Amino acid sequence: MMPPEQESGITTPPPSILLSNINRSENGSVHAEPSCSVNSINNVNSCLGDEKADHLQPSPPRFSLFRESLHPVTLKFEDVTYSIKLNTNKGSCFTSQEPKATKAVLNGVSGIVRPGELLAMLGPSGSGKTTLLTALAGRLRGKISGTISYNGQPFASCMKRKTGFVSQDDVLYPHLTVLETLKFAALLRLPKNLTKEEKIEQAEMIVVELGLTRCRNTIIGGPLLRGVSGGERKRVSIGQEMLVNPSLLLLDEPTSGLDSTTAQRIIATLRTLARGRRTVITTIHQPSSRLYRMFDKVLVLCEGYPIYSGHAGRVMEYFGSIGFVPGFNFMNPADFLLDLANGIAPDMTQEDQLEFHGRLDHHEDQNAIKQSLISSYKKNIYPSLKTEINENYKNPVLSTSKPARGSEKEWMTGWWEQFKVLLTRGLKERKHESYSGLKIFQVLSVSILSGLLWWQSDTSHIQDQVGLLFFFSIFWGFFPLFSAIFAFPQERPMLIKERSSGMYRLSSYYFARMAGDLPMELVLPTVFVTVTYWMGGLKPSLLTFLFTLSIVLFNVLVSQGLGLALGAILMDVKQATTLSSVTMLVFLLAGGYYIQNIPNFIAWLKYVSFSHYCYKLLVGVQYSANEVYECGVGLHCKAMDFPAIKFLGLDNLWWDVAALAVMLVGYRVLAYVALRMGQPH
Ligand SMILES: Nc1ncnc2c1ncn2[C@@H]1O[C@H](COP(=O)(O)OP(=O)(O)OP(=O)(O)O)[C@@H](O)[C@H]1O
Repeated sequence: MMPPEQESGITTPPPSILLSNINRSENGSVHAEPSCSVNSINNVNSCLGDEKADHLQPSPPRFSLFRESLHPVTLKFEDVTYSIKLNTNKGSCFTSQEPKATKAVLNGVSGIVRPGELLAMLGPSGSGKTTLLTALAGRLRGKISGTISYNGQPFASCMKRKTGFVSQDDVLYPHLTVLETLKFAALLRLPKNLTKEEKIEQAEMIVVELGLTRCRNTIIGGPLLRGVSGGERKRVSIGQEMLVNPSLLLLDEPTSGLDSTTAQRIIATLRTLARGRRTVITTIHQPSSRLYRMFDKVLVLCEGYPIYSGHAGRVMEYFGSIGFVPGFNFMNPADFLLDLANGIAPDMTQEDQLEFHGRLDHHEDQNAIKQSLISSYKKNIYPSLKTEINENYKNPVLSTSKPARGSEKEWMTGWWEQFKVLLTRGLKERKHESYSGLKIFQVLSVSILSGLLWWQSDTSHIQDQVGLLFFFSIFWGFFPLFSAIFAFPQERPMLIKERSSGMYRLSSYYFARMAGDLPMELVLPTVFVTVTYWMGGLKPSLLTFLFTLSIVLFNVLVSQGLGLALGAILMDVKQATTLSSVTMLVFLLAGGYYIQNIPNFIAWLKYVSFSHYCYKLLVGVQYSANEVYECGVGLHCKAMDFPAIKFLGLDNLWWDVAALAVMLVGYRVLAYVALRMGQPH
């Protein structure tokens, strides 16, 4: 057989470009070693299956960046079936009592892919390719029946880090550059016994190997932000997976939207990756015949049913044997297969096909063809495939077992390292958002305007002063709340992707996110309070000012916590915004400023309002017990007797501090729990 490069006519990196799992030996030299082994033969993980022998081989003497996969994985799947419950009542206020309809997305799909092979999944849109790919990557939620085994074992947590998964939509941070994206991935995904410099070096090598040198310092970009091209973005996604030298690489339509040359380059790279003893599976929509020739195996799906699963080169022979022969010479096998999967007879001429597509009554003919192909598969392909799948493995394992969760020992990097990298990455990615001129303008303009409105108000206008303090509590309740609700819903795709690859702990991500948001969350209210406090003529005492500032910052943190919790629970910005506005409106009304005679049955509302506690504390530090105000011409009354203040009851302010502290911790714990419950595994 010709080497792949010669066959495809394309020069691609040699198989050896691919990174291996890397560890440092005791004498300090760096060498490749299996990631699942926990560095001991005795600890060989069950997921290695028939790789045990591989472990027993001595590690290479020196680290070589360019080497083959050390853990070949044979992927076998048999009779994979998956159904979804259709949610027909979505958006309706009333739920129907009728049982939910189910839709079969996959129906008895089988196949086998060995190390060194590149399998392409073909089929019309909606035929179930993505669903099958996700199931094979161990990421499909719900009940899958059938068998999926990796070297004879079910999907386990160590398999997570041996699997690379490139989704159809590239989930990347838009403001990071190509190099930064790969660098952060390397810092999180490569083992802790490599130094930071060595990890960065790996990322730089990937940049070179994937031909991204020209755009290494260009930002990734997004829908409204110009960045690298679609092909370059796809290569960055592939590069992120290549960093860990996956034994199993799955890609969902890596060539969609790309020109044919770029598409060919990507498929050629995948084939080269496969030749490095990797198992590579890709879905693809419309491959050209040049691309098709690079596949070793194909799996053709038709409405979730397989109609072919086997060697790519034998497709025409097989379909010819069951009576489907192309109507004209030199037909692209992929076009031929897609026509068949759509129920279009291949023996038609192009003119016939045009006429066929124009007719409305062709559905029955199409269904008959599809049924015939499905039954031919069951009769001719399935029996031998089943025998092949069950060879060597006497006890295939049910794939429906829950994937095991990563244990402490299995993380590539320590908690603190993960926290530091995630914090740095978050600060880089969100600096445009956090330090946005618009946000600064918004806060500055409101602070100056309120300073002017309350300009040097004194105790003779105590009602106005109290109003300013209430405004502090409400403005700094709304603002952080509405900023925080976006945090988790926006980051969800990235979190799912990275956590599915076992990149970091949820707690390190969570604390990094909290810490990253802090500077700007605290700087803006500090500026606001400083400007408005002194312009508004509040008590000219540094201590009172510092107390006021601390209370506002405390309130900001509580409000931010509530926003994070609502975002994490609902994971939907629209719903979270609606709920937040209702909540803040309730807090505004029940806060104790607007209404003082609230009926008893609803008066409890103020106790759940953090704005109420904040307002009470602000008033409490502003007016001391012997403070007086001008209550009439030449008359002075005690501030504590002013109705709005008296009503608040400022006897024991420590209770209010305690209530805020409970909320501060409680909302954040709630956000974490909600986030943890929403995690895939
Ligand atoms: N969670 C879901 N809810 C509703 N329908 C779903 C869900 N998951 C899959 N489906 C349906 O299952 C079928 C298969 O979807 P899948 O995305 O696997 O197809 P595909 O072959 O990858 O399509 P495409 O090539 O267009 O990406 C589709 O009809 C899709 O609408």
